[in-house]
Amino acid sequence: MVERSSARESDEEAAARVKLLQDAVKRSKEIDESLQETKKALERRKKAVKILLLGQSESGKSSVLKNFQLAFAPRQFEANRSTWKLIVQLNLIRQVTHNMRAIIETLSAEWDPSPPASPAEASSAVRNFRRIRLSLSPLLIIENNLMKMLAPETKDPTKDVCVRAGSGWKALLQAHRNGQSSPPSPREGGAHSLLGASTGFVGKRQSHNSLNNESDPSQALIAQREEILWLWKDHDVRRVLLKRGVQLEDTSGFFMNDAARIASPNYLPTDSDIIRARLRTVGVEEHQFVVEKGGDVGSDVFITDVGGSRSQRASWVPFFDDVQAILFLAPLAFNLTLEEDPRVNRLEDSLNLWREICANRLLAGANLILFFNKRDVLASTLASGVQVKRYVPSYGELPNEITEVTKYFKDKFKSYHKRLSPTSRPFMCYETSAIDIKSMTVLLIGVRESILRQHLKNVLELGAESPVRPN
Ligand SMILES: Nc1nc2c(ncn2[C@@H]2O[C@H](COP(=O)(O)OP(=O)(O)OP(=O)(O)O)[C@@H](O)[C@H]2O)c(=O)[nH]1
Ligand SMILES: [Mg+2]
Repeated sequence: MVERSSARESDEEAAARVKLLQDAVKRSKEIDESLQETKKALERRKKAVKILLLGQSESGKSSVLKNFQLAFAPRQFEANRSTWKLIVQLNLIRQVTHNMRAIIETLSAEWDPSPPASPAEASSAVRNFRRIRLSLSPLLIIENNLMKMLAPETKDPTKDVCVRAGSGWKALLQAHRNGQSSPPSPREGGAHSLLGASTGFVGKRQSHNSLNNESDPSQALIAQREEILWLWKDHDVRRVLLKRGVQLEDTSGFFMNDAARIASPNYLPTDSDIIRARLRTVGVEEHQFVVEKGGDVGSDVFITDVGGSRSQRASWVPFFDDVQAILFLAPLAFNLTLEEDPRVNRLEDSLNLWREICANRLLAGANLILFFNKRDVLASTLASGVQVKRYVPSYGELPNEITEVTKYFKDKFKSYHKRLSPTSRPFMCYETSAIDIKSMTVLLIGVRESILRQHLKNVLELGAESPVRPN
């Protein structure tokens, strides 16, 4: 009896041992497979084109990234379309509440210096203006709730909408759309943070995580559509704005002209809405996509997008390694100053940054491709009569025309490139408008080809320098 029992125990022990062994073999196989996958991924990465987007804040880096996705990976771009809806709506609401606050202040001073004693005395314009001021107030609550949910760290209400790299905002918004209380994963599809930025964002903010009536902008926008349109289209409002020199059209994330479309039921953002949507980048984020159309379908592209404000620039350096091309965005914003330091001229800041990038030894082997972005803004600035020489005295009496202005600054950028590059390299420069999708697509196809050609040339040269030794 005892013997049988111990025989049974040893059977069980044997079975447990076999199970342990099987588990160990399975685990080891899984580790092998995962190692193989990592090796393959590393090899793919080694072969892939890696592009780094650099430039000051608001220069258009993330807009160029979106153009890349639209041109080469349209399915991935499409998958994110409905996620951008909330960002576009929030851009519009912020424009309504902040810029309109400025309009209202201007209008108050203009129309309402001493409020009339009784409503009967108020002109119809003033009555309208007061009614609108009141009826727009629910948008403030929605804006506040949305900002708490998406960008709880933003303390300054006048700042653009921003979310940290890798904080899973796309997943968060997708979860809201699907009626889930929390997103499936903290990662956004095809992109991840490279700075260990706060991925705890989602869990910590559960209380703000549902789009209820107080944070769902769709209903409020539809309800306040007429007031928003009135504020923007009204003849008297326009007159006052013109008189005060308030120029809103060129500001980031400007959607006032599209308000009627956005504040309507079933609104879905167009490609252009997505490209124009402003979402400030915080941190460093690597986006990977597989080319879906064009010459080399199936190949990988890695694009690193960075936050461009001054305080973030120190975090760029670790990503200078292992990059084939840098797209440097420099809007020719000769008459604007930095948001983070209003004493600094934007163009001067771009030039200084360009000098540092050109001189950087870690980047000696990378192609530098310069985009003079926001060409359309430059054109409208010059067309409105702003004189370059007022901001850049050395420009002197040269014609205040776009070709001359561009040539003047191009020569400056080119001479620094030549003088400061550690080894000689070609100067590549394009005038761009990242919101012009068609011309960007054509340009980016060409740019990618030239990066690929250069990459191939470098690989071949490296191969020639280090001949394979026989074993
Ligand atoms: N009119 C015009 N607007 C542009 C152009 N390029 C970008 N924008 C807009 O400018 C705003 C800022 O662009 P982003 O791409 O977010 O700028 P960024 O360089 O990524 O900025 P950070 O993330 O803060 O570093 C967005 O609203 C864009 O739609 C352009 O060529 N013309
Ligand atoms: Mg950005």
